[in-house]
Amino acid sequence: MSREDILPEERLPASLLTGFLGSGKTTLLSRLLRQPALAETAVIINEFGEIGLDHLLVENAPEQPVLLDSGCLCCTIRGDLIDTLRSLFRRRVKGGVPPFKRVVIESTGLADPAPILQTLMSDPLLADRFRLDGVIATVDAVNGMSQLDRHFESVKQAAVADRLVLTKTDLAEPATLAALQARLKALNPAAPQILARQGEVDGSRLFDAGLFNPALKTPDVQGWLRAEAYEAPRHDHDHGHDHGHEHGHTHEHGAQSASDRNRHDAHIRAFCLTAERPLDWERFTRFIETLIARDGDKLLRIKGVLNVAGFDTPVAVHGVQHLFHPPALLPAWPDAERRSRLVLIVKDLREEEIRQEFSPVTAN
Ligand SMILES: Nc1nc2c(ncn2[C@@H]2O[C@H](COP(=O)(O)OP(=O)(O)OP(=O)(O)O)[C@@H](O)[C@H]2O)c(=O)[nH]1
Repeated sequence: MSREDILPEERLPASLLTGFLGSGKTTLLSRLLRQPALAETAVIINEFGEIGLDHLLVENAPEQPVLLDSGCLCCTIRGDLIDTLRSLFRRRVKGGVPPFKRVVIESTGLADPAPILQTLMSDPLLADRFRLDGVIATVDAVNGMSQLDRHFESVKQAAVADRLVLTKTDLAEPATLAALQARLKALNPAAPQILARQGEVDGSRLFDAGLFNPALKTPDVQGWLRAEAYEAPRHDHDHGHDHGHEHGHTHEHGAQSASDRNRHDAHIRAFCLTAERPLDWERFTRFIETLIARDGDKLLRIKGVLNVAGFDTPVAVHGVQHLFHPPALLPAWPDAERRSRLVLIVKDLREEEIRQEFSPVTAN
C-alpha cells in the first residue's frame, strides 16, 4: 500500500450494467444515453446481434465504435473486454474517437458479473485507466421473482449490484412489486432500488456510485459502502424464511417456486464486519489471504474502509472472488466514524465462521 495508490479520480469511471435476459437493460441504456449528463459515454455491449442499440452495429462495421446521435460511442466486444477497452482508450488518446468520460459495459443477460469486474481490476493497463464506478442490475418487476427462483445467475447479479433498477413497473401489480422489493432488500440490503418505466430513470441515481465522487473530488465512503444498511434489522435467510409469505403473495409463484427461492437466496449472505479498534495490517492481510485461498470463488464481493494502526487516514479495500484491488490509502476520514467496516457478499459461506476468523484481527 502506498500513497501513490490514492487519488484515482482521473481514471475513467466504468459501470457494469447487468440483469437477466429481457429485463430491460437496453431499454434503460438507450433512455439514459439521451440524458445530457451521459452524452460523453462509451457503451460496450458484449453480445453481438442484439436489437436495440446494437442494430446500429450490425449495419455498420461492427469493430468500429459507432457515434450515436446522443454523442455517445457504442461498440460490441469483438475479442475480449480487455482488448476492447484498451483499443477504445488508445483511440481516445489519439483523438480517433470523441473524448468520452465514462464507460458503461452492458453484459449479456446470463453473464456472471464477477469475471467482468475482475477484468477491470486485474489488467494492469486497464486498472490504471478505468475505475469501477458500480454495478447496476436490472430486475424485471413482472418476471423477476420467477427468474430469481429459476436462475442462480440472476440472484448473483442482484446480490452484487450497487444499484438495482426495477424495470417494467408500469406492468407489475403493486403486490408483486412489493414482494420483489422485499426479496431484493433481503438479498442486497445496501443497494438503492430505483423504479423504472420504459427505461425512464434519472441517471444521477445510477452513476457515481463508486468510492470516488467526481463532483466532490473526495472519496464518498458512505455512499459507496452503505455499511449501515447491513446493520439494520432484517430477515435471516438461514431460517429458510419465505419473503413472499410476509406479504401473502406466494400463491402467485406456487409452492415449488417458493422452495426454489429459499434454495437460491439461502446461498447468499451479505453482512458487515466492524471493528472499533484500529486493525493490525498484517493480521488483516493474513485473514483476507486465508479467506481468498480457501474460499475465493465464494467471495462475490468485498468492500471495506479500514482503520489501520499506524495510519492517520482510512484504507479502502475492494475485491471480487480471488482478486483484490490494491488497497488505497484515502486522503482523510470523511466524518467522525472511525470504525473499520468490511462488507462481504458471499455464496455458501457461513457468516458466523467468518466473524470468528475476523475477531483475532481486531484483538489487542
Ligand atoms: N412495458 C414495459 N416494457 C419494457 C420496459 N422495459 C423494457 N421493456 C420491454 O421489455 C423487452 C426487453 O427489453 P430489453 O431492453 O431489450 O431487455 P434486455 O435486458 O436488454 O434484453 P437482452 O439483451 O435480450 O437480455 C422489450 O420489448 C422492451 O420494450 C418497461 O419499463 N415497461
